[in-house]
Amino acid sequence: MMKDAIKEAEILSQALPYIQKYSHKIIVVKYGGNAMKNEELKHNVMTDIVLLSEIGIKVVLVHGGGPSINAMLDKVGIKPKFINGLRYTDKETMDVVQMVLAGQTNKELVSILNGKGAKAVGVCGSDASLIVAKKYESEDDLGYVGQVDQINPSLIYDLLDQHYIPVIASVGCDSEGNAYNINADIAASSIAQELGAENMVLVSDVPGILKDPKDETSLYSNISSDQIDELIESDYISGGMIPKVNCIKTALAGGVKKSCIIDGRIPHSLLIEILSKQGIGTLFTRKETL
Ligand SMILES: Nc1ncnc2c1ncn2[C@@H]1O[C@H](COP(=O)(O)OP(=O)(O)O)[C@@H](O)[C@H]1O
Ligand SMILES: CC(=O)N[C@@H](CCC(=O)OP(=O)(O)O)C(=O)O
Repeated sequence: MMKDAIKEAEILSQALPYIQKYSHKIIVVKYGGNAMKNEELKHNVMTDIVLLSEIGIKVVLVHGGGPSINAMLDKVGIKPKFINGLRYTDKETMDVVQMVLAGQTNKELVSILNGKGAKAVGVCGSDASLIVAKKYESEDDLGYVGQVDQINPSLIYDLLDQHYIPVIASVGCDSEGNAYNINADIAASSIAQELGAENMVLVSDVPGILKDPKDETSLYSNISSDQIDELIESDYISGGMIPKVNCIKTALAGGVKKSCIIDGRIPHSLLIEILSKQGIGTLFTRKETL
């Protein structure tokens, strides 16, 4: 009995250097829709976020919700279409995206966090012009898919100063009030750069970057920024992993200290990444820091 208690206390005390490292620092956590499918794990991820926030880490939560958008589109008879991991978004789809991300998903995460004793505030990029968006520039016309034109972070700083956890849905709008659908990884990356985040953690439903996506043991533990281009050009990155890796590259180039992709299906993967020596998933670092 006493032995167990000592072991637990030892584990807690081993977290001390990491608590000191991250205390008062900003961490951007991007929580993807694929890792939200299981209710129990969703609660675990939210518990970890509350814990990190309670020990003085400034956690900014940016969330996706692709599978929930698909489910709602299915209900209204719209077939989802993706081009290079981004959803083709016509006007009707945009209405659904805004409803699901800024409404359903955002408010659900906020209420889970608050139910665990946190003070979470849900916003989307349109609130206080946090994310000023413009039409996404690409060869293919993606409709109302947006790219980030500007981040106005003052709302986030105000919330963090008051010990609130900002929970951000990746919908932004332009100065004329047109709403845009922004991939949540891209939104997280822009926000992390603007805030100079210590770490940008992408919580997904895979162990990290896999050399063979069918083999969960083929994990890359470390990737340095100079290897990312090669990775993007390789055949084994597809679908939602394409914007993810691109936005990690931009984040590191834009001043974010490090970034990682972790598996939201593993209980407390967020705590393992932030508060332990071994870390988890695929860690991306700037070349000079490796
Ligand atoms: N090399 C790879 N390693 C791991 N996952 C990959 C790889 N290539 C493609 N993927 C896919 O990327 C998905 C994660 O991206 P995405 O669907 O956008 O998730 P999220 O909702 O977490 O943002 C995984 O579920 C996996 O199917
Ligand atoms: C342009 C674009 O693709 N937007 C995404 C926004 C949500 C998202 O990114 O959700 P995940 O993190 O769960 O993938 C979409 O419509 O699905």
